[in-house]
Amino acid sequence: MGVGHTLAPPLPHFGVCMGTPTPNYGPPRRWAQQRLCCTARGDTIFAVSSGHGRCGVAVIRTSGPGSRGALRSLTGRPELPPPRVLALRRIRDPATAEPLDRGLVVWFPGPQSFTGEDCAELHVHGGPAVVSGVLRALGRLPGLRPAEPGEFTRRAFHRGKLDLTAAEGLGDLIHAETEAQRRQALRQMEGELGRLYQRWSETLTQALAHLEAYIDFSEDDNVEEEVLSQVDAAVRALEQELGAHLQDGRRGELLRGGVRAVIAGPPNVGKSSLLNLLCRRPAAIVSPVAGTTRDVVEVSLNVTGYPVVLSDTAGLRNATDPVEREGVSRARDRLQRADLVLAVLDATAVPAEPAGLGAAVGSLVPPAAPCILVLNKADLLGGDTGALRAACARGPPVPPATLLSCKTGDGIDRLLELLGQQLAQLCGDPLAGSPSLTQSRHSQHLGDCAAALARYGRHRARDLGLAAEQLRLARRHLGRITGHVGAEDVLDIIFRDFCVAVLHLLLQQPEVRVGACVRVAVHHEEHQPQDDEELDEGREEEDVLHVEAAVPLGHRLLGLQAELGHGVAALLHAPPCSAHPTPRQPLSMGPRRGGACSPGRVYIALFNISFCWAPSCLSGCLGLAGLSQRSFCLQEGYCSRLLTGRGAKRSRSPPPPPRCRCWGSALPRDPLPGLTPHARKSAPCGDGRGLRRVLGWGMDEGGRSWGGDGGGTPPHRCSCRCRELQHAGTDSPAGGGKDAAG
Ligand SMILES: Nc1nc2c(ncn2[C@@H]2O[C@H](COP(=O)(O)OP(=O)(O)OP(=O)(O)O)[C@@H](O)[C@H]2O)c(=O)[nH]1
Ligand SMILES: [K+]
Ligand SMILES: [Mg+2]
Repeated sequence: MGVGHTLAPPLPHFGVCMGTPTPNYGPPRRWAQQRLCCTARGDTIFAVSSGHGRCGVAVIRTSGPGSRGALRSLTGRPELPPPRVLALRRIRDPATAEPLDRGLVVWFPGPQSFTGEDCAELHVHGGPAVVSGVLRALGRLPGLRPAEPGEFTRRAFHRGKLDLTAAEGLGDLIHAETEAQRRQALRQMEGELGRLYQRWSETLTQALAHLEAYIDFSEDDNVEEEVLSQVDAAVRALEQELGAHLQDGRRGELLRGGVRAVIAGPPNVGKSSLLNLLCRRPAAIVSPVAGTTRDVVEVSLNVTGYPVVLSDTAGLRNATDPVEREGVSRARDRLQRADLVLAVLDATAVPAEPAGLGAAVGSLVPPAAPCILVLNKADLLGGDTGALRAACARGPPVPPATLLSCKTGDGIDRLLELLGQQLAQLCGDPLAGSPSLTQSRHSQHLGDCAAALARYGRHRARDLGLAAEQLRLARRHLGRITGHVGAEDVLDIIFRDFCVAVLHLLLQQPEVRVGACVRVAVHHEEHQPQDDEELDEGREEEDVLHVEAAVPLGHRLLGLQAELGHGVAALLHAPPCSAHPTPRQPLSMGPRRGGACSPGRVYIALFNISFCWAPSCLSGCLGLAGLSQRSFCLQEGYCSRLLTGRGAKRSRSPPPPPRCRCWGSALPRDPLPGLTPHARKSAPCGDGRGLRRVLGWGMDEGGRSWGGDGGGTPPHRCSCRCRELQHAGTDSPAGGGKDAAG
């Protein structure tokens, strides 16, 4: 157990354990902060969406709360066109009333817009003077500013219109140059890749839920042994699927970035001539002097719909000239990194039998590199090509091969055919099978996810707790790909900061009178130990925040606000609560989808909190924060995960209390020592029976609330170091928490 901290000044504490930084996207906190500023800034952005340069029609788009006013100002009319319907309008500069153009305008009220915000589009004539006139007019309107690069998409992401993979797909679609790239990008933009990862994430969530339910409740006989074998089977199946997805030979990445094809061979065989022939322009210098090419010459090509980055390199030989030596070294370097090699040999100087040809290629090309053999200068062979053609058609050890003459162009069709076949093999059909991995960022997180699943297998037999931790890690890595940080990273934040945030939230509620000494222990779950030993130790380590909650606490917590992540920020920016349901009413956060808990929801159980609060506020806030299915127990003296959402338990009876982590001995006997009689009386417990009642509540799978009916005695503080929570006079959770709705 760690040493307790008081809250002032606790900020450095919040800087640790923020999860593994990801190379491309930074640690989760950064996301959290970006999110925060994005939502905090209510400004309206505008930009030309149709690209720059002279064109027939240019589309200028705005997004943000000022879109409505901007459209009114520029059209000079108080009424807006009907939503999502094109309307012809005269567009004028509001400052001078000078007409700028006559064009089409569209009004997209949020949330049914690309960004989810109010958006407007102006389709004006694409001349530079018109476009700059409209942009200037927009820029002069109060609250409007030019968009930063990618800001429309970023807003769409923040508003949940796109996940990260879809946003990446959109970027790829905009930059797609070949058909295959377009197909792949469109698939990704439409969310296929994101859905695949989301499905895996849900599988993991479910497995984790079952496992945790087993850990927490198996003693009560409510969770059967077979749950464990189901979890194992699910994890194994996922591991296999993930492995296959990772073993796709970088197809998606190749297609996205272009296949790196390298032309290599001895000097003067016609490598540069081949490059020029393929790109149909004199990109590289051709000369009869051996050793002409030194630098790598690169061209981008579209070969039968596949993107290729083709490189011409220096002829491979033991050069004496230092410049040529450097050229040869660069050529070898490119060869090592090539996705595909076009090995060029002089047809007049090669053995006309397969073994000799194979050996000649082998001396040039790294083993296992996909390769096409080009026997150039076939025009010099005369009519005698039979033996060579036969050798080319032989197959291994000869790679796919063809005779070619760069001089006459003979054989180019066959070369293109071979090239198309190789590219199709490398990139695959972007429409077939499961969507491909398109970014190294994805492979990296998936690799981490697979590693965590493998560790699950290792821990499973020895310690279920450690095994569950690996599932949690695996899910977190998946969440980072789609940017659903809410699913896990926010939970991490919540694990650390939840209690603090709740306190703050409570302090902001007019009904809340906090005078009690509340101690909050935050149980860290962020360990990512590499080996078993470390893991075992890490598990025991817990960090405790002691929050001496009194009125000044509010101020201290305000100081913390900036340091907290998105989830907490959302809590802090909770909408004011207008109606508090009594604990008997189903909570707004409760399971909605066919009685099952839905992903993206948090299930919270609060027991015996020493102050009162309104569940609807909190649940609404957590919904805002986009938190996922996880239950927490905020208990007097400690905060502990209670049970996970979906399938946590077929709720025949209310879940039992969580395992005690024994913070209790330091707690005061009276949980509400500082509370004024007025506060006790006015606390909104539904039926006014006061704060001492148990406020434990939660939802079972059928959407019924349990606990919190106020009928029982609160569970006593735990004064022992045992694993059980003590209840005064009852053994049911939350102090006699009968199924309140049932
Ligand atoms: N007859 C004939 N000559 C060719 C053909 N292809 C290239 N050549 C000639 O061969 C010579 C060398 O061509 P390059 O394309 O410079 O050869 P390279 O392999 O790039 O040479 P280095 O860059 O020096 O290694 C030039 O004189 C070309 O005109 C061909 O198909 N037939
Ligand atoms: K040459
Ligand atoms: Mg050359």
